[in-house]
Amino acid sequence: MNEHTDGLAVNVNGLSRSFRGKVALDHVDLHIPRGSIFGLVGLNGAGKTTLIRHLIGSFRSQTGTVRVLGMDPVVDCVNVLKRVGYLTEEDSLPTWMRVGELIDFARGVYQDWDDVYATKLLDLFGLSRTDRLRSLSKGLRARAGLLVAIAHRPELLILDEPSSGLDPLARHDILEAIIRAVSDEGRTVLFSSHLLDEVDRVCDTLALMRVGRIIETISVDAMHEQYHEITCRSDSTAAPEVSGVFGWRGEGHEWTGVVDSAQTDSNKLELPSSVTLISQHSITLERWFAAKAGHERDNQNIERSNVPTEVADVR
Ligand SMILES: Nc1ncnc2c1ncn2[C@@H]1O[C@H](COP(=O)(O)OP(=O)(O)OP(=O)(O)O)[C@@H](O)[C@H]1O
Repeated sequence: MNEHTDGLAVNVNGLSRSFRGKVALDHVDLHIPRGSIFGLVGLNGAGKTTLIRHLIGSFRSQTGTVRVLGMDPVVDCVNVLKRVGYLTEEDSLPTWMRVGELIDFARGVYQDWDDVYATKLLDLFGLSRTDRLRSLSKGLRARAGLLVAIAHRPELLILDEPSSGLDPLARHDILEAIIRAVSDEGRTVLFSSHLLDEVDRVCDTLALMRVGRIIETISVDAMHEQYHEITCRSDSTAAPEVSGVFGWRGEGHEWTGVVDSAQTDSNKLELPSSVTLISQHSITLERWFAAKAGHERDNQNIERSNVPTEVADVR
C-alpha cells in the first residue's frame, strides 16, 4: 500500500533542515489523514512555513522523506501543484494584473479549473474581473489569492497564515466557510495560523511546533477532553507544585494551572494540603498553547547532533 492509498494526504517522516547551521526543522514527522482539517500552530520561528515549503516542493529535504498525495513534491512538482491549492501570508500576487487576467492565467495552469465556481467566488468575495490587483486593499488581494488557490478544487488546500490580510468578518464568513466546504467534499486542509480561536473552531486536529519540532499532535476534541484548567489558593506565594499540572499563572496566593489528566493517577488530582481547589473549568486552545509552549521550553533538551548543518539547498 502506498501513501496515496493509505489515507494520508501528507506523510512526512524524519524531516530535518538547517539554514547555515541553524536548525529550522528537527526530525519532524507529520501525518495528515485525507479529509481532515489540520491546524499547524507554533510560536514565531517555530518552523511552520519551512515545513509547508517542503510540502509544495520549494525546499528539498536534507534528511527524511516528504510525500504529498503520495508523491515527492520536488521530483513530481508539477503533478503535486496541480492537485494542491496554496495560499501564503506573503502578498505575492502579480500586482500588474487585473483580477480577470489572474483568473485566466490560473485557468491555463490548472486543468481542473472550475469556471462556474470561480465566478461564484468572485461574487462571494466582492471582487470584479476588472479590478487591478495593485489597487486592491491587502485584504481584497488576499481574497483574490484564496480564489486562485481553491477554484481548481484541490485535493489538498494549504493555507499558510491566510488570515493575516483578512478582516474578522472575512475570516469568519469567507475563510472558515471555504475551509468547511473543502472538507465537506472530502478534501484536506492544512492550515497554519496564530489565531488560535479560529484553529479551535475550524480544525479537527492540530500539531504544535516549537523550535523546529512537533511537540504534540492531538485532535481538538481530545485536547479539550484531556486538559482542563484549575484555579487554586495556595498558602505560599510561589506557584504550587502539583503532579500533572503545568503552566501555572497567577500572583500572590491565587494560581491557575493546566491539568493533563493523562498525567494524573486515575484522573484524580492530588493537591498538597497547602493548596485548595477553588474551581475547575474547560480550557481554551490559547491557554493550552501558552502552557504547553512554556512547559516545553522549561523541559526542552534538544538533541541536535544528528541534524545536518550545511547551507540550505533552496530550490
Ligand atoms: N530561507 C531561509 N534562510 C535562512 N533562515 C531561514 C529561512 N527560512 C526560514 N529560516 C529560519 O528558520 C526558522 C523557522 O522559520 P519559519 O519561517 O519556518 O517559522 P514560522 O513558524 O513559519 O514563523 P512565523 O510564525 O513567524 O511565520 C527561523 O529561525 C527562520 O529564521
